[in-house]
Amino acid sequence: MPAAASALLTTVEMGEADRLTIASGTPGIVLMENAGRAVADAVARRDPPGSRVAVVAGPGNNGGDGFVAARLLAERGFRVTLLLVGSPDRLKGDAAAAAARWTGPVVPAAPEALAGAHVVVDALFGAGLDRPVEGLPRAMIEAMNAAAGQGARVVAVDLPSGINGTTGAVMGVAVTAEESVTFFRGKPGHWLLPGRLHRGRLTVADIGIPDAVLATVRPRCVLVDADFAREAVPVPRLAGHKYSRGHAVVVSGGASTTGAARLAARAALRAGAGLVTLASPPDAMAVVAAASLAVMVRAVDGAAALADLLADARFNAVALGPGLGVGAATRDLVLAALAGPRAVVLDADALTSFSGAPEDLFAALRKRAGQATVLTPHDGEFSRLFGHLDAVREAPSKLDRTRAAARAAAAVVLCKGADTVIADLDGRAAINTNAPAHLATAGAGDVLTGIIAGLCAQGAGAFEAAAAAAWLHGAAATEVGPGLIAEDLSEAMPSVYARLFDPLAAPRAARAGGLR
Ligand SMILES: NC(=O)C1=CN([C@@H]2O[C@H](COP(=O)(O)OP(=O)(O)OC[C@H]3O[C@@H](n4cnc5c(N)ncnc54)[C@H](O)[C@@H]3O)[C@@H](O)[C@H]2O)[C@@H](O)CC1
Ligand SMILES: Nc1ncnc2c1ncn2[C@@H]1O[C@H](COP(=O)(O)OP(=O)(O)O)[C@@H](O)[C@H]1O
Ligand SMILES: [K+]
Repeated sequence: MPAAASALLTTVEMGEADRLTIASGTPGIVLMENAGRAVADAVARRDPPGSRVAVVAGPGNNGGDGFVAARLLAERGFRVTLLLVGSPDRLKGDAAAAAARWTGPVVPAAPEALAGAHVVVDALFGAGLDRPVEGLPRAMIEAMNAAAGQGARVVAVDLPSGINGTTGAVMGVAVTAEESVTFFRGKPGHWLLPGRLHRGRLTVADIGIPDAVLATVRPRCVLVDADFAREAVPVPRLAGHKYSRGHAVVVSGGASTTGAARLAARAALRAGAGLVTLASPPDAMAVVAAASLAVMVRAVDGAAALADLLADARFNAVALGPGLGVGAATRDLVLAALAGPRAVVLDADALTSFSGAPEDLFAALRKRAGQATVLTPHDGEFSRLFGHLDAVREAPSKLDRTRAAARAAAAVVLCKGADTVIADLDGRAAINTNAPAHLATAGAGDVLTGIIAGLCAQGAGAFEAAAAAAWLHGAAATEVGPGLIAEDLSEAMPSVYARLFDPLAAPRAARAGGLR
C-alpha cells in the first residue's frame, strides 16, 4: 500500500498499536497523559484561561483521557468541572490512575450540569463503544449537543461519542463536535459518512506510538491524498512516446447519447493516455467526429466489431457505460471487452445492464481475475448489482460493503459519493474525501471513468488508478469551484497535475496574473 502516513486504523487495529507500544516499553499511562495533553492543547489553542470547561468522562480509557485533560486545563487556569458517567470506583487500569491524579471534585454527570460551559470536552466513549447508547449516556450526548446549540465549543476525545470509529455509524445518538482530537492515525469513522459530519475539524496527535508498529498492524485502508496520487500516476518518461503512454478506447452510445462517452474520452486524454479512440456506432460517427479533435474516432458496429478492434493489443484500456444504453447490446459489448487482456472500466449503463443477471457479469469478471478491472457504481448502481448479496447486506459500513462487492465481482469496485470507497479484491481499500459537494453534477461520473481509463492505459494498477483518479477528480472540482459543469473537469487537469508534481507551482490563474 502506498503512503503509510495516511493509513486509517480500525478500532481493533488501534488497540493493537497501543498494545504493541506498551509491550515495547512505553507505559499505557504515558500514552494516556500524552492523549490528555493533546486534548488540553486543543482547548487552549482557541479558548483563553478562565473559560469554563465541562469534561464529560465515561467509564473507560476515553474517560481517562478526559481526567488528564481536566487536570492539565485546571493547572493552566481554566475553570474545570469533571462530570463522570458511572461510578469512580468502577474505573480500572490507566483510567483509574488518571482519575487518581485529578484532585478536583468528581461530579455525577447530569445534563443540567453543562449549563454555562464555554467548552465541553466529550470524553464519554471512544474506541470502546460497542452498543447503542441509551439512558444517562444518551442524555449526556443530547445535552452536549444542546450546549453546542447554546454556543459552547465541543471538543471530542478520539471520536465524537456515539460514532463507531471503524464504520462511521451513529450508534443510536452521537455528539456533533467542533473538533475531534484523535491519536496516532485517523480512523475510517472520521471519514466515512455520517461520522465525518459529526467530528468537526480533525486533529491527529502524536502520543508516542512509533510508526514502526504499522508494519505489524498492517492496516488495510488508507485515506487517498496527494502523496497517494503522486505515487500512483505514471510519469511520462523522456524517452517515451505517445504509444508508450497507452491507447484508451471509450465506447460511445448512439447518435443522441454521445456526450457522456466524449466527456470520458477527453478525460482519459487529459489524464495522460497517449492516444484515445472513441468507438462509435456508425450512425453516430458524424456527430462524434465533428466534436473530437485530439480524440480519434472509429466506427464500431456491435460486440463482434468491438472484439475485432480490440484484437489489436495496443488498445490497452477500454471504458464502457456512459451513455451506452441499458440492454442486451450493452451486455454483449461489455462481455466482448472483458474477453481480452486489456484494462476495463465499467460504469453507468454497463453496470445497470446486468442488474437482472449480475452473476453473468461476475462470471465474466472472475475469468479475468488478475487483470485490471474497475467498476464505478454510484449508490443506485451498486445496490442494483450487489444488493442481493448477504455479505453486502450484512456489511456494517460502506467500506465493508464495497470490499464485499469487490470480492464477489473479482474486480476493483469504486463506490461513489462524498465518501468514495475504493476496494480491491484482496481487502485493500481506500477512502477519498476531497470532492466538494458541487462535483455532484451531470456527467461528472463519466469524467471519472475516463480518468481511470487514462491512468490504466499508462500502466497504473487498477486499484491505484481508481483511487488516484477519485482524488484527481475531486482536486479538479475544487480547482474549478462552484458553478462547475462536467466539461470543466478535464480542463482543470493540467493545473491539478502541475501542483501535484510541483507543489510550489501556483494555480494557473495566479501564474497568469489573474485573480482566483
Ligand atoms: N492505552 C490505550 O489503549 C489508550 C487508549 N486511549 C483512549 O482510550 C479509548 C478507548 O478506551 P476503552 O477501550 O476503554 O473504551 P472507551 O473508553 O471508549 O469505552 C469503553 C467503556 O464504555 C462502555 N460502553 C461502551 N459502549 C457503551 C454504551 N453504548 N453505553 C454504555 N456504556 C458503553 C464499555 O462497557 C466500557 O466501560 C480511546 O478512544 C482513547 O480515547 C488513549 O488514552 C491512548 C492510549
Ligand atoms: N455530496 C457529494 N460530495 C462530493 N462528491 C459527490 C457528492 N455526491 C456525488 N459526488 C460525486 O459526483 C460524481 C457523480 O457521478 P455519477 O453519479 O456517476 O453522475 P453522472 O452519471 O451524472 O456522471 C461522482 O464522482 C461522485 O463521487
Ligand atoms: K469521545
